[in-house]
Amino acid sequence: MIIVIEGFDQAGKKTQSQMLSDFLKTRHRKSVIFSFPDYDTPIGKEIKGFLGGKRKFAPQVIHCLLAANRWEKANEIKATLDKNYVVIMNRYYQSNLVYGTVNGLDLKWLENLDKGLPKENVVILLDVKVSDSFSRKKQRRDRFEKNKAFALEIASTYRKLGKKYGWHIVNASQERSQVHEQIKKIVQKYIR
Ligand SMILES: Nc1ncnc2c1ncn2[C@@H]1O[C@H](COP(=O)(O)OP(=O)(O)O)[C@@H](O)[C@H]1O
Ligand SMILES: Cc1cn([C@H]2C[C@H](O)[C@@H](COP(=O)(O)OP(=O)(O)O)O2)c(=O)[nH]c1=O
Repeated sequence: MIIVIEGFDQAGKKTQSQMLSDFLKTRHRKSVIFSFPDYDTPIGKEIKGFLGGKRKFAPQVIHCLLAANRWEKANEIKATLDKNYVVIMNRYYQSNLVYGTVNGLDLKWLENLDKGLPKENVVILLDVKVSDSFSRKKQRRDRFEKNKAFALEIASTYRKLGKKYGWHIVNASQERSQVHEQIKKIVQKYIR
């Protein structure tokens, strides 16, 4: 099964992915966390260059690259699923739908870029207040995250697409343990 953890920068995706993985262990379910972008692949290095401001790409190009980065990992994801491990995605193609539409791209066009990749069973959106995201991290924000107006648009697009696609929305401005409790409740319905 695939569990996707989504949300804006500093929402707590990494923290909650790890807490979820630890919880699954107590339920005797092994899991692997995949994080996207994966900067270690050839395409990932290009993405890193872009986010760090060293490279310029048109929106169509960078969002294709972000999808291609998942295709680079597709076989590894499938092999992990075949071993019956739970796959936890710290961002998946849902990020591309949100950031891509905010960057002016068509939703259907973006959906097509990831069509055929292993499909998720559940998406959990960590809905963090933009002010909390900024207070959790002030420096070294990437190209997509620096601008507050852009951040507010990302946050509202996350909520809008979350409703459209039926993602579970969790208030990520709560304490870590409270967020984890809510994620546990959601996930427990899906694991035996
Ligand atoms: N619920 C929370 N409340 C306050 N700080 C948090 C919470 N969850 C995570 N953090 C802190 O915020 C920062 C970003 O968390 P992280 O899990 O790396 O987020 P993301 O992967 O979404 O960018 C880290 O310093 C982390 O320790
Ligand atoms: C995975 C993914 C990320 N993004 C964006 C969201 C972030 O602003 C940026 C980088 O992701 P981010 O999770 O912030 O990476 P890191 O934690 O390593 O800094 O890329 C997309 O636009 N589409 C995608 O498919």
